[in-house]
Amino acid sequence: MLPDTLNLTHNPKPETPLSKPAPAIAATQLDHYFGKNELRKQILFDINLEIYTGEIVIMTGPSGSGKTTLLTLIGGLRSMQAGSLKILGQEMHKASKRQMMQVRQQIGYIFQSHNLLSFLTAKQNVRMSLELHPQFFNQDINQIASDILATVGLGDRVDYYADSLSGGQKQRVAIARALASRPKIVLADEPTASLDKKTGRDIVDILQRLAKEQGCTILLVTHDNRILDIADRIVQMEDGRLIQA
Ligand SMILES: Nc1ncnc2c1ncn2[C@@H]1O[C@H](COP(=O)(O)OP(=O)(O)OP(=O)(O)O)[C@@H](O)[C@H]1O
Repeated sequence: MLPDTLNLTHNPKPETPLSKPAPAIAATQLDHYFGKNELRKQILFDINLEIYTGEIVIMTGPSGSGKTTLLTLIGGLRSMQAGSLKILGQEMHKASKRQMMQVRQQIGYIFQSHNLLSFLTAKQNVRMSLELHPQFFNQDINQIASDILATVGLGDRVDYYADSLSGGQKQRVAIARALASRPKIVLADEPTASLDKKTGRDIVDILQRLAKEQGCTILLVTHDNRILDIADRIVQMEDGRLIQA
């Protein structure tokens, strides 16, 4: 009898093993510095992070630990200095302005200060983001903007000026604006700050629902412990280093 370890039968194996899909966001040994010469200070240290398509990841951590710096690098709003950062397959280190812009077009941004234009209506604010995307040139962007505003519960406010909306309503417009063009990635920095508990909850529930419907990847920075449950994964930043929770 042959020993068990000797397998002489032909056992065809797939030529290439089943591989994981490429992550939407992949940072490897990423460092970042602010300041020049003797004022140069390292802010991010050896960041390694992979976020897969459809994942909702929350990043927490003390004030000043580097969360916003990392978020703006991932968003292509700041140039990479050291390490590798691939966003939707595009290497951001040494990327050209055009390449960075192409990446930015596939990202929706939601910031604490919603950055709405107060002299435009809710619909006009959402329309503006669609006007930047060539794939919407031949589409009825008024209708698309109205539809997404209805989805975030503002169907009766589409023609209200941003100025006349409450904080929670403005934040809903900001979500509608970020998601209207169906971005592959949404980056949100403290989207519930300055909102009361219920409004904050409503905002993240809307964000979660729309993201799952659209299959987009979300990276959300927050200090708000009340919304941690929407995350598939929580990562923590401390003194410029990432600790996976
Ligand atoms: N443009 C800049 N020039 C110099 N230092 C900066 C700059 N932006 C941020 N910093 C410093 O980098 C560090 C990280 O800041 P960052 O805003 O990324 O932290 P954070 O974790 O997002 O903080 P918070 O939770 O308070 O928003 C801080 O020490 C901050 O002072």
